[in-house]
Amino acid sequence: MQTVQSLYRLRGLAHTFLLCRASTSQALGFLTALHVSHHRSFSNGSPLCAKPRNLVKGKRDVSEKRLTRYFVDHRKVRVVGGTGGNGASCFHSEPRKEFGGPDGGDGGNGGHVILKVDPCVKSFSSIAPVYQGSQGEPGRSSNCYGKSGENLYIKVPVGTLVKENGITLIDLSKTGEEFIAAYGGIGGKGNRFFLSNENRAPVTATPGAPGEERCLHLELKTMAHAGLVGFPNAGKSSLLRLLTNARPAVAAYPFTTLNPHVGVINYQDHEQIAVADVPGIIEGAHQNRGLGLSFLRHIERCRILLYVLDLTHPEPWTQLSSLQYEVGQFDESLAHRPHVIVANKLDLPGARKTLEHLQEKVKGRIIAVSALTGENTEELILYLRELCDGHRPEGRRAEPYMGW
Ligand SMILES: Nc1nc2c(ncn2[C@@H]2O[C@H](COP(=O)(O)OP(=O)(O)OP(=O)(O)O)[C@@H](O)[C@H]2O)c(=O)[nH]1
Ligand SMILES: [Mg+2]
Repeated sequence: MQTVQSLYRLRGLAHTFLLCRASTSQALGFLTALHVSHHRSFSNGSPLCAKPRNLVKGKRDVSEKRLTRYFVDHRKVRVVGGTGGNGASCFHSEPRKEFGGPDGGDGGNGGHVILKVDPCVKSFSSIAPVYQGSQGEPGRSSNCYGKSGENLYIKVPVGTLVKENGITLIDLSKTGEEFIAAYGGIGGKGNRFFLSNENRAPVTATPGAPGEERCLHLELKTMAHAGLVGFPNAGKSSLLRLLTNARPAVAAYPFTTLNPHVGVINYQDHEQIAVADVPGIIEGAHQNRGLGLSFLRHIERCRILLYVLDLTHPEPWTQLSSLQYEVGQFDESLAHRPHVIVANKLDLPGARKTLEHLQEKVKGRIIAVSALTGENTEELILYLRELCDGHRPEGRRAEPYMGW
């Protein structure tokens, strides 16, 4: 009987894992998360996540292939404001009122084309190449003014840079922020407008002005507080999965991650730290080796960098200097950002020995973790908060992350 019961229990467990679509390593991560959250419930007053991570239901793994198809972080767009409506030229006509005078109304103004930040929009994939604002209606007789064209809103993600001829016009970094990309044309004047003592019967009416036309370049720079930088396979995505509710793909081959992923660490005092995972960097990336360095623009705004090193590598300190060199080639200021070294894969044999060597060779804070077992991730979470608090304008709380 007991055997039957335990068989049922096992089948239940297997079913749960199937539902979670977990592979063996994910299953281990799942168990680890259970362990971590259990541990956390005892860490009284700890600022760690209130919500157990890795157990977010209904959030599926992101298919990198699909994401690559839909993730567009550059877009050229032509925006044309709506043309103003023409002014009308007509005269009042009524029985027994022969010379009623001019009564042509003005045309309505053309609609603007406006860029608006929407946190639900993740990339420029749904942005069309051309946007034309709606036209203003023409003026009519009896001094009727034409209706102005409706404004056309283009939804863009948080962190959109709008450039024109290489010059940045605006950085749309706040939810709901708006930018008038192209003004609509002014409506034409009706002949009533030209009535004067000198000219009691003007026939002149002006046409509506054409809308402004611009060719803009939209560029997306992901908004996050901390960025994960490392060689391929170092375990950046595994770390992001463990620390946050993001679900980037994890696999044992290099360049699994092809697009930026952002996850959020929720602290018990409602502080949030957004962490961005980007593709791996290899030596010579500045010469376009591997996936190049252009994706680093997604961590350009990060206040803190997390250099993720692989402790199974015989000399992880060389990995670190290569990473810092490559990052510096992309942007000198990025190389001098506050950072922490995350030595990953502590659970693997020989990792502790390599860690000792790493500690001897490298100055600065090194936090050794295992993204697979969750070992020591608490220290990383707390230190990340410390760093974030230390690099924030005095007395200011972190702005809540609005980019998901
Ligand atoms: N044993 C062990 N394996 C790990 C650990 N962290 C990651 N891995 C494994 O290392 C492999 C690569 O992990 P990823 O998280 O995809 O690495 P990545 O840095 O995101 O790689 P790219 O996306 O290719 O740049 C996967 O097979 C993980 O299961 C760890 O702490 N311990
Ligand atoms: Mg990855």
